[in-house]
Amino acid sequence: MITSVSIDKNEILKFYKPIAVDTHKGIQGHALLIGGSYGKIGAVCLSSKAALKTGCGLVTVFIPKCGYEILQIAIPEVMVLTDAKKRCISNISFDFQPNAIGIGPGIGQHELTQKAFLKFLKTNTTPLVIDADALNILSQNKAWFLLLQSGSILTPHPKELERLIGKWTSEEEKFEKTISFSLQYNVIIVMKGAPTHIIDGETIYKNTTGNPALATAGSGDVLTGIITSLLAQGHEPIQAAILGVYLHGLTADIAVSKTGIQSFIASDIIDHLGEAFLSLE
Ligand SMILES: NC(=O)C1=CN([C@@H]2O[C@H](COP(=O)(O)OP(=O)(O)OC[C@H]3O[C@@H](n4cnc5c(N)ncnc54)[C@H](O)[C@@H]3O)[C@@H](O)[C@H]2O)[C@@H](O)CC1
Ligand SMILES: Nc1ncnc2c1ncn2[C@@H]1O[C@H](COP(=O)(O)OP(=O)(O)O)[C@@H](O)[C@H]1O
Ligand SMILES: [Mg+2]
Repeated sequence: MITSVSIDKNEILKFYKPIAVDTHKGIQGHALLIGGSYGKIGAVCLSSKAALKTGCGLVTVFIPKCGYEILQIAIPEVMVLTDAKKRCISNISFDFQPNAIGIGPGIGQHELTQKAFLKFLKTNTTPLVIDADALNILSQNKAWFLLLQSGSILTPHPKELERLIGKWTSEEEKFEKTISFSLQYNVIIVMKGAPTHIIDGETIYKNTTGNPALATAGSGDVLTGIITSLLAQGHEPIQAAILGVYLHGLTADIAVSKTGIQSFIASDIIDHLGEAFLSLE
């Protein structure tokens, strides 16, 4: 039976917990963001900065070599691991245990990256957020759906969703197909849009924050960082998805009276995360 839930402040406060006074960076969650390719390193800059500003203690990125200095200079708080290749990711390896991984922003769809992603999917057991070109790679290799670890969070925009589940002819059919996908592979699907809906099996969560200011490059890359950070901090996947989508939209609602719709950019989401969190205290 389908259940519908509206994501508002009351719903968030059912599980939202402020940060403990005696916490430290070692127990505050370590997020790993994997992505970037030549010309799209900015996507990982946005995701990783958003992850830090959402409260996890440590953030590491895994990027192609060409992004090393860009990342280190743009966000000195983030640690950087690089692939052997300059322009794209060809083999994902890291020597620590992250608490959550976000993969896809700016990663591209190079054949070598596709192989690296397959190898990663076969071995990964860490809670996972899959976005952007990682979703597009999955859509090109539908047999890999079976490798999706249960509880993974997929964050498609409408075009990425269509590539994953096929075309729909009505809103009703879109929801039916997305619910079937969620049930079949036991994954959470964040159907990004205006508004965003989160599908967890037969439960549909409808977000109540956000506005057209979010229709700007990198806005989804930021969301991936936010959700990955919340997962790394120990939230259940569905809570990370709900809280992440809510906070992401709230930043735009808070900022828009200052920036206007037109001048709001993805970095403004990151800059207003603090005020969004404060509104929950
Ligand atoms: N600064 C950067 O490095 C940026 C990198 N990006 C990366 O660029 C890669 C390509 O992502 P894109 O999403 O741009 O390209 P895609 O080709 O995946 O999606 C773009 C297509 O989807 C359609 N679309 C998008 N949102 C839609 C909506 N709400 N309703 C209907 N159609 C919609 C567009 O009209 C277009 O046809 C990704 O890896 C992404 O992470 C982008 O996020 C932009 C910023
Ligand atoms: N008109 C809108 N109203 C509310 N939210 C929007 C609107 N347009 C876009 N968004 C949000 O902005 C984000 C866009 O994500 P995405 O398309 O992946 O961007 P990118 O790939 O450039 O980072 C999603 O979270 C989406 O819900
Ligand atoms: Mg995107």
